[in-house]
Amino acid sequence: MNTDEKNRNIYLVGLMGAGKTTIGRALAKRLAYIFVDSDHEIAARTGVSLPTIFEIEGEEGFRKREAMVIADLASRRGQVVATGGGAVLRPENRDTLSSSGFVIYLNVPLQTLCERTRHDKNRPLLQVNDPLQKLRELHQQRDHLYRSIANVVLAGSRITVQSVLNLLIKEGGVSWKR
Ligand SMILES: Nc1ncnc2c1ncn2[C@@H]1O[C@H](COP(=O)(O)OP(=O)(O)O)[C@@H](O)[C@H]1O
Ligand SMILES: O=C(O)C1=C[C@@H](OP(=O)(O)O)[C@@H](O)[C@H](O)C1
Ligand SMILES: [Mg+2]
Repeated sequence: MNTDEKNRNIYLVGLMGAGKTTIGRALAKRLAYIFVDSDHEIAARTGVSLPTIFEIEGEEGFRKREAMVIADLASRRGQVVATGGGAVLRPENRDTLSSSGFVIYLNVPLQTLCERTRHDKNRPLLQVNDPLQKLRELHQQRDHLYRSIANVVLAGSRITVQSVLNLLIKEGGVSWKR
């Protein structure tokens, strides 16, 4: 990774419940980077919750908003960005993410994802009879997309901020001189 690339953004990708928001916020604090969550940004711009956007505009409407937010965020630097789990679905988002920063794929076992998201009503795609089966399908559809843009893949049910930091330093994904 050359010098120009060094203080670009750090993006977290992966399925719902992988810890993108939680790890991203803590990571930004440790690095003194700005933290942005693309879902929070969409909610802030629209003034309504994600379930309401899904209800009114459908998933397609949400994906359009998500693409606009990702394009805007990518034009700035020095941020840790927690993306939504489906951000990788659009090819233009994949191009934007991989060309504007260092991408970390948090690959967490499906059973863990299911346990972590079980009581949360804010994820419209998981409000189904069998959320584990839904997560299985999403993993099948998306795993290769996450991998296609990931600079590093972290796997397991016990990913910590420290393990992400260690990997970032090892792989040259972060510059201490900002
Ligand atoms: N590394 C982790 N270890 C244990 N629990 C976690 C971890 N990361 C996230 N969680 C928990 O899992 C839930 C979902 O995390 P979240 O950060 O919202 O995931 P995502 O943004 O990837 O959907 C939260 O309740 C959070 O506290
Ligand atoms: O995987 C997905 O398609 C989605 C993931 C969610 O974000 P998290 O991955 O942060 O839960 C949110 O963007 C929306 O509910 C759709
Ligand atoms: Mg999140």
